[in-house]
Amino acid sequence: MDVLDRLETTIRERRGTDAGASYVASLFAKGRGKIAQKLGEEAVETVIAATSEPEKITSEAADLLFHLLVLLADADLSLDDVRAELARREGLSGHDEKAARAR
Ligand SMILES: N=c1c2ncn([C@@H]3O[C@H](COP(=O)(O)OP(=O)(O)OP(=O)(O)O)[C@@H](O)[C@H]3O)c2ncn1[C@@H]1O[C@H](COP(=O)(O)O)[C@@H](O)[C@H]1O
Repeated sequence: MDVLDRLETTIRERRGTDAGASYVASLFAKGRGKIAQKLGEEAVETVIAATSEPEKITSEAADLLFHLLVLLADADLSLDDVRAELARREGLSGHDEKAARAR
């Protein structure tokens, strides 16, 4: 199991647990809007790092992936769902993918 899979398992186990004892549980308790807001903030922080603080890109990307995993779990989706979508796109050019989505 790689670290993303282990983290996904930990995040799922936090659903319905004590929000006072866990950051992940506190995010679930605050709801989808707050989780989405945090994901957006981490995306912006990653963009800022990319453009002006490249030494922080790895750390900000980790925050971004972590919050994305929380959002996926809240939506009852998993990394495997995302893997399947990326696998479906394999071999398609970016232009083909855009055209397939427009149909
Ligand atoms: N990978 C992470 C991880 N990355 C970032 N963060 C938290 O994400 C938050 C983001 O920082 P911010 O300053 O933006 O947020 P904040 O000010 O604390 O929160 P807000 O008031 O803005 O909502 C920080 O509190 C970080 O500690 C994480 N919290 C948890 N994990 C993993 O999740 C597991 C479960 O965590 P708990 O649910 O806390 O047990 C941990 O063992 C870790 O493996």
